[in-house]
Amino acid sequence: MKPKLYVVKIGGNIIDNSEALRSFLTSFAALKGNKILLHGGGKIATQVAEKLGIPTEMVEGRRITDHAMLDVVTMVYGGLVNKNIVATLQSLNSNAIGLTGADAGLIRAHKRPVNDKVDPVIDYGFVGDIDAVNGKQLTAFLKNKLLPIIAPLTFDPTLGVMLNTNADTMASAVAVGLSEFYDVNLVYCFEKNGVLLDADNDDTVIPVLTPELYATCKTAGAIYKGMIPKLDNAFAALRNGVAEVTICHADQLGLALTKKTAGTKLTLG
Ligand SMILES: Nc1ncnc2c1ncn2[C@@H]1O[C@H](COP(=O)(O)OP(=O)(O)O)[C@@H](O)[C@H]1O
Ligand SMILES: CC(=O)N[C@@H](CCC(=O)OP(=O)(O)O)C(=O)O
Repeated sequence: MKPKLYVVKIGGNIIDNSEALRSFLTSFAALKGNKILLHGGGKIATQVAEKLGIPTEMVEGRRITDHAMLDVVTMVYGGLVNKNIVATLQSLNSNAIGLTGADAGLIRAHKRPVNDKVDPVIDYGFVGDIDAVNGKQLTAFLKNKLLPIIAPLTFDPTLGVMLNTNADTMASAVAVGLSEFYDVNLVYCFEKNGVLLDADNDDTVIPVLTPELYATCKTAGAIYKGMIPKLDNAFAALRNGVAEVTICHADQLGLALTKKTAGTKLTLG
């Protein structure tokens, strides 16, 4: 039997709130066993870019990343956000090591090609589509009792440049890449109680979500915006060898993993 591994992703709305982040990191530090954390930070990148006079443009939930924006996201995700999380975890006696996809060649990607099949043409700039996750290297960190904290940055090994990659996609790819070695439980933590029937009412958690129910909710407009790519990534993980996927509130991390009542569990039906 393969050992168990938790791959946890924490979203931008929690990262933007220092109290909520500390509380989440305290639960994460208390989680026993092998674990990896992937973080976002999109909200902070937008705020820092604005201070620098760099406008933010998002297309289908993805940031258009020109040279100036690449500098911002590299500084914000790989520096500010990543190191604050590492420092907090170290203060909680967790031996965290902060990484991007470039460090130790962990997550290779290529620059997303310009889409000229649409009008107007979409050029995401320095946005990376993942080609490979170095599961052996990540496993080596875990075996050495280091706790990997991964920023949403990949790199292109041919061009030698950093690339901006959505944190939900990173979490799904890392979970899939490690499912060869571990029985992986992928957990998406954010600021709501799970996938909701009514996105404005935290009492309407869908306890078990199948692809069929997802399609119905999407058509009805009950699941929209950032939740759509999150669920596409989450179902892709299940289809590609990840044992379990949960979507829950950042406060419910411990609960969602021990009880069946917290958050939304995904199933292929
Ligand atoms: N049915 C739904 N249940 C919960 N959230 C939903 C739903 N439909 C849309 N959303 C939106 O999706 C957002 C989460 O996606 P996103 O902002 O990308 O997450 P993250 O903060 O983890 O990066 C929620 O803040 C909410 O506004
Ligand atoms: C290409 C792309 O869009 N990358 C994301 C990476 C950060 C992220 O995903 O952060 P959250 O999880 O907080 O949304 C961005 O720059 O917003």
